Amino acid sequence: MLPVLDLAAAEGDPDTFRSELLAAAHESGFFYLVGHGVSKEKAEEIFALARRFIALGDEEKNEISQLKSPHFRGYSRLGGELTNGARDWREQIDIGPEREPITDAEGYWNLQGPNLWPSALPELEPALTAWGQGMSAVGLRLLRQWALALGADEGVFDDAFAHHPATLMKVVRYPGSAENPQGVGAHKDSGVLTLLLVEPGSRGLQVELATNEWIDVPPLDGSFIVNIGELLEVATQGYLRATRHRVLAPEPGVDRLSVPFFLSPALDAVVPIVSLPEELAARSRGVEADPDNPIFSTYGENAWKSRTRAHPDVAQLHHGITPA
Ligand SMILES: O=C(O)CCC(=O)C(=O)O
Ligand SMILES: [Fe+2]
Repeated sequence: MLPVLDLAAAEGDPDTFRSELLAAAHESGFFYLVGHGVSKEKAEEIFALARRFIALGDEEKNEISQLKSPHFRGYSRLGGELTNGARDWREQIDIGPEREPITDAEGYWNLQGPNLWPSALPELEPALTAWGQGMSAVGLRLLRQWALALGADEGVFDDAFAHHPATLMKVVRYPGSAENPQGVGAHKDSGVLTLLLVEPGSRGLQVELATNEWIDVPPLDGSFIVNIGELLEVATQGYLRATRHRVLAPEPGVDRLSVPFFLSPALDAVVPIVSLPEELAARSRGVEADPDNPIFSTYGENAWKSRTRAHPDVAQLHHGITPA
């Protein structure tokens, strides 16, 4: 089982918390987080709203189809997303910061713009906006603990990560499928860190602890599943590990519901490289060099890579590009 970390303990016994945080993020890159202060009722409210959205008809969902958004926001249908060029069997809404689009934007600046919200479920916008603010606060608390644990100033990531963050949030459902086993294909997350809320009882998440060695990660009541994104791997020269993970489609008749929150910096933020104490630097693995997945240190470039690859239909329709 993955380690369980208690964020509340960071106040009482910070040294122990930080060494556990460092170990978890170095060794598996994934852990459960409890003591985060987000109530069970809030999580239940989000799942109840997610279920109401899922129950809407195709027409009501497609009112906010991602094909209508040059900014890669809104609803994508089952099979509407690719990972490693293969179809993911999940339906989802993508939500980012609510901002004005940029006129004549180039490249990754196209990611900035408004969200699409379903008129059939007006409660969704305020609830998810508040949820995102709560998740940002938890994520930033964790980042400060990492900064201290890495021997840096508490605020080392704040300049890069705290201003105009281009966070991404999803509400995702994986229906049971006998035909397509790929809920979402194996990938690393492109941002800084991910806080994943999973509906109790939902199975299917797997994490690659060593090459081709996948373990099941079931939800743990009251916890978030936290994992490192590519930018923290870059910032620490691979000391902290962005671990590949995937979701297997549940068996027919059951489904999986999840709400991932990806903490990410401003689009033009360049990730600071933390100068690590000698004993940690000696154990850094370097940033993984994968010719199929270049990692960029400017967040926007990394996000543009992953968004255009995941939604080539949107990339083609609105931007006339065919992603590599
Ligand atoms: O839905 C999940 O449990 C994981 C989703 C995920 O890994 C992702 O969207 O990046
Ligand atoms: Fe992921």
